[in-house]
Amino acid sequence: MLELNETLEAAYSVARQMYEELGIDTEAAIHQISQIALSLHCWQGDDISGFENNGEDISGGLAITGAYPGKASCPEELREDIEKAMSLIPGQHRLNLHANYAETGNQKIDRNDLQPEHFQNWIDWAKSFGLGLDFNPTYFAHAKAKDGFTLAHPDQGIRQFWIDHGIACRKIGEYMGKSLGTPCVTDFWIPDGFKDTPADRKTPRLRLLDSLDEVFSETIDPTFNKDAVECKLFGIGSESYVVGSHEFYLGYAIKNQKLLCLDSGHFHPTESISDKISSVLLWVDEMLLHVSRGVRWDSDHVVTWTDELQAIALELVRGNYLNRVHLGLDFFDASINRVAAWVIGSRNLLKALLMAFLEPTQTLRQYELEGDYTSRLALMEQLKMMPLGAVWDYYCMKVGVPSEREWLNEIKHYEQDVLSRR
Ligand SMILES: C[C@H](O)[C@H](O)[C@@H](O)C(=O)CO
Ligand SMILES: [Mn+2]
Repeated sequence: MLELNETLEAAYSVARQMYEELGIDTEAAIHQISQIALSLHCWQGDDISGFENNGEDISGGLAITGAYPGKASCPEELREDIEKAMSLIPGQHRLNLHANYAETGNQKIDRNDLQPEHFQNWIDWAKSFGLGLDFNPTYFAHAKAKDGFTLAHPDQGIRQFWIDHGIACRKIGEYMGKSLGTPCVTDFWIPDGFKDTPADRKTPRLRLLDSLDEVFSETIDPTFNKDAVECKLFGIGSESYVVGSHEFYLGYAIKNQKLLCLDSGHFHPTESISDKISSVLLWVDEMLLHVSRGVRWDSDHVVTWTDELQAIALELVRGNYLNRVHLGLDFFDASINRVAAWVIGSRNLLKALLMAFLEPTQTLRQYELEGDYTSRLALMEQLKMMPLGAVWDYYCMKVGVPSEREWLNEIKHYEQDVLSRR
């Protein structure tokens, strides 16, 4: 009987030959995938609870379902879980933090007063693992966001509070970028919108425009901090109108050369963000993706091996966009082991990118150019049966990360030894 590693090597050797016949170098693809850094969202680990303990519901139209035991309830536990997840995901990745994960000790610091020092523990921890950090102001789960409006709020005082939060967060992002030597992407998503048909669609958008201009009025060196703006079609409680729609932010990002963030769950269910990338990148230098999976709505299910996931990866690789697109994950499932959720979603995105690196794109393009759509379709279908899994497992083995059939055992042990004791 072969040892597991011998089986993986043997399978890889066959896979390598099969890809070689299509003109694809699997070693080159493995090198390419090893260079990809995903930004893991901290909020999968604790259902976006954060550490403010302000007693506020999540709000903002976000909903978390499930009560799987073992949820992280302090920064130390969350970091421990992230370390575990990262040990099961091949490659060197990043962490995406929300502002409500500040550590303010015994002090009550409101969001408009947050300072870089409130994230020093995260920064020190990230440094010790060689991780980059990304950041998000938190425009929900707060008394001043209860009525569903923040930066577009009709009340000037409330608006100012949220403007100050945005300003504070950009400075925190800048500090993170400086401290860690890699730019921090600070993503602005706000929930503002109406449940029912508005009488005035215009004024809230004018207010949002003014607020954003104030938030972004200070120039920050993009070596340290890059601003992203995230659009959305609807949320729970903002079904009829979202101030920060796609058109709003597309225009804003182009005019102000901000990163546009496209979240897979933020469009009509039949609309796909994979088709938007090549258009958006004609007009802005960089983008942020929130790779997620909506089931019938923006439900933020764990990313699985869907057609859309594969289409996103293919677009990024075919268009040579990976140096212009930041890859974030955005899902939160409290009905399954939360660490496993990170691992499943992240590994799927990486697998999809590996699949894209293993595509004979030039051949497909040539068929297309010649009008030979039959050959294009036939090859696309043939590729679906190629031994991608063997290349993936071999890559995992090479970098010392458990293969597909092994990683879940690690999670089960972790659940028994750590999560179940919380
Ligand atoms: C928690 C995140 O900021 C949030 O998911 C946001 O990115 C979003 O997608 C809201 O629907
Ligand atoms: Mn998102």
